[in-house]
Amino acid sequence: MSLAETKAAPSKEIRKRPLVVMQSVSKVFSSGTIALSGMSLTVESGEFISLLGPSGCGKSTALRIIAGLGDATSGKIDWPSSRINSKGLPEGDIGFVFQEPTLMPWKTVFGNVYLPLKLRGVSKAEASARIMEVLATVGLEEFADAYPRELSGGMKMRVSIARALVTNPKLLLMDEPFAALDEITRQKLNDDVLRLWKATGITVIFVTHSVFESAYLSNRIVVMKARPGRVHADFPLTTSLERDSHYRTSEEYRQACETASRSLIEAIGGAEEH
Ligand SMILES: Nc1ncnc2c1ncn2[C@@H]1O[C@H](COP(=O)(O)OP(=O)(O)OP(=O)(O)O)[C@@H](O)[C@H]1O
Repeated sequence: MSLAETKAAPSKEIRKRPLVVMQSVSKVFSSGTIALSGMSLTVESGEFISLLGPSGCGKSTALRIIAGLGDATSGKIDWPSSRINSKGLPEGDIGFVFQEPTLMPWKTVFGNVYLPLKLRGVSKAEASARIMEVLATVGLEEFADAYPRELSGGMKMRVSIARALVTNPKLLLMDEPFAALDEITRQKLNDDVLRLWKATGITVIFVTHSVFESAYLSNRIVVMKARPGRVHADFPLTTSLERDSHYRTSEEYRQACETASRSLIEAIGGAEEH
């Protein structure tokens, strides 16, 4: 397995099927909170989607339902281009990165990244090359024997990303992964995620509160609205520029931030009318 594995490009006549389709998904918690109401979203392979929205609009709930970590009250999730396993999830796995790195403090970096493979019954010896490969892609190959307490916040988050990628998933779900990090570390990790996305062709759904982060990273922004959680706007973000430090100071980036910001303000304004 290689992170840089590329799939043969489909012929132009064959219409690519979406990776995941949320069809009118609603979620009502036992407390009565309507976290999501009729959310529909079609995710194409290779997209980098940001779910942007105010606190409580159901971003995490949507991500958790896609990952099979929670059930929808109604509606359904389809995986049109994947074989489905007995849990109703696509074969080939989904990588999930939480807001906290959620590492086991008693395990080394290597041991933490090994966990998803261990759970699949892969021996340490068999897993070793893959673990070192994925650690290299996040710049941590020198830290395989370190313990989480020896790492900075950004490094811990890189371990968490490596753990999510070790099974070579088609879909990477990231729930506000960099919200707790300082701005410089956050920018570095944004660049790392973009590099991984480009190198692997993986599909990413990235939850964030940050207009700037969503405008920097994504090629599509889905803005959500609260009470009840639903899609407010869904627009592509295309640029001919490389997303790097020059992009951050470009007019295109400024315009992308303005578009996302205006949409978010509308979404919040709409929520406040209730
Ligand atoms: N397990 C739960 N039980 C009851 N209510 C819940 C539960 N999880 C989330 N909620 C409620 O559902 C709504 C949506 O929550 P969710 O965490 O999905 O929003 P969010 O957009 O990710 O928010 P944030 O950006 O603050 O993380 C909120 O009102 C929240 O309080």
